[in-house]
Amino acid sequence: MSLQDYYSTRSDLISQDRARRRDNIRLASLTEAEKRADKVVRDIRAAEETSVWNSDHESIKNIFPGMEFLTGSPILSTSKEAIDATRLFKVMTKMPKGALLHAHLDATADKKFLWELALRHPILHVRATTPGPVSAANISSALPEFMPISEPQLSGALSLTDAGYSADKWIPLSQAREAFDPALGGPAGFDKWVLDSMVINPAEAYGTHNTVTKIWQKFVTTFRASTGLFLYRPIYNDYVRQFFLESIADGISYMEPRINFYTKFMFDASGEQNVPHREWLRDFDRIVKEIKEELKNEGREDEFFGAKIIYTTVRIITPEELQWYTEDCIALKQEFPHLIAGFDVVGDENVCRPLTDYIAPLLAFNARVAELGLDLPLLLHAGETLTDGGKADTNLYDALLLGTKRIGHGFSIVKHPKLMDMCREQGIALEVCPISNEILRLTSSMPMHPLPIMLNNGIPVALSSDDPAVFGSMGLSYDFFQVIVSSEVTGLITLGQMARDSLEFSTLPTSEKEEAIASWERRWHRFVEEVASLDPSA
Ligand SMILES: O=c1[nH]cnc2c1ncn2[C@@H]1O[C@H](CO)[C@@H](O)[C@H]1O
Repeated sequence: MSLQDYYSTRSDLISQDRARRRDNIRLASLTEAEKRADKVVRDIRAAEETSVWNSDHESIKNIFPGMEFLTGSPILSTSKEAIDATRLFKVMTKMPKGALLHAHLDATADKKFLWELALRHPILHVRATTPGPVSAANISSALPEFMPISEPQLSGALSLTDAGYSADKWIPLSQAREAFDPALGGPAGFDKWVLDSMVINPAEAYGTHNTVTKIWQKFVTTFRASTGLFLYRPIYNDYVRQFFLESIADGISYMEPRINFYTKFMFDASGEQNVPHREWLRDFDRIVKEIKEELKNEGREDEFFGAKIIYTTVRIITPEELQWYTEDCIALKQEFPHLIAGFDVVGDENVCRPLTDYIAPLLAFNARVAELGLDLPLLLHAGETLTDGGKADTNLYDALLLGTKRIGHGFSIVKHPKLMDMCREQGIALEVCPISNEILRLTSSMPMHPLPIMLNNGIPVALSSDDPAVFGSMGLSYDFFQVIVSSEVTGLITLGQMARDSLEFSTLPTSEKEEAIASWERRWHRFVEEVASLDPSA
């Protein structure tokens, strides 16, 4: 074989190997600006691979592109801070991301923002889950919980750290904060304790809780700590608004957040727990409209197409209880057809009930939806696991048999060639959450993530952030960054394909989808021109 023949056969083999990829068509018809922009990004990435990620500094060990997102070291306080300082990340922040299709609303807006909001509401009370006072010995495992209470509480103790504090006694938040034991840092120590309880810290992810099972034990407590704040209507309103503004600022133009409707009533401004789900939707709807109007007035209507809600409850309930939620979801869809995107059940798949427990109510849901002629698909989590054949892994069979329109995570689908074929052939997109998967210990770092297998098998992928407020990965830029630095095949064009696919596989009705995609294409071409004009060596 001549060298020329060898290299031609070699390039044919590579093309065949990549023949199923969805970015092929885009790659085959690149504009000049796209070619230049792709090259600029590859050059910046290559330069930073040495200048940022391959430091010879003695105190830094194991630094590499796509490394653990929360990792710290003596001179690099976190991987995230190193990412913030890169040119590649700045490019990512400017990229139009399309839709955010997988995020749990109560874990989306910045926790510091949430905490600042909380401190403005004197009605809020706090308690600790410890049997007695919070102390140096138990503070790392003690959880704060919050509730708006209008009647002054006489707990007998001034603060959570008083010797007389006993379990579950509510104390006004500002008082508890001011009187927090100076030995534990006083008010600043209180703030730190609360904020640490609502996020995952590197020492937990990579040390004390370094398995899927253990990190989930910590993860669920972050929701337990924040839920009393999130479910207070005035905070919920400001929070939802902040989620939109932060997302739009990061280039996300449409969102389908999941809202957890497990709790049936939210607390109203006066502390009564009487706000039904339909009011949560009305608030959400009003805020979407207000922001659209504001952006329109600024000539920025291309930046935001609105948002819909994926109705969720948690996989701890009985099949009978699930029926209440499916009926609630259908009633809400009938009242707010433009607001409800679909239905899902959430929670740690390795621990919670498998989908097989819910087949009857979910089949009944599908039948009722069809009978009523509603556009209300299942959008199920499945395969968020390391198991091979465990209940979380086999949830993938049920999600597909139940007709899920997309799969939340689908991390373990790469073990199932037939299921990957089904996704490709039927256009079932995966909502892939890279940083979530790494922090929740499904992958040690990004280069081990199965995303390239999914892409090479031609499955549509929408990159998603899952719980960015818990992971400190606000917006989508960090997830896009971790993906692009962890593959030599993936460049700007592959990211563009995933961004476009996030709109393509959203639940927007056809005409709105076309409009959203056309607007995304306009922004994409402006972005590409800008990147193409950068000097990679500057
Ligand atoms: O990655 C995930 N997989 C499954 N469930 C999740 C994930 N992230 C958050 N939640 C669940 O969503 C609810 C809050 O809205 C919580 O129940 C949390 O456990």
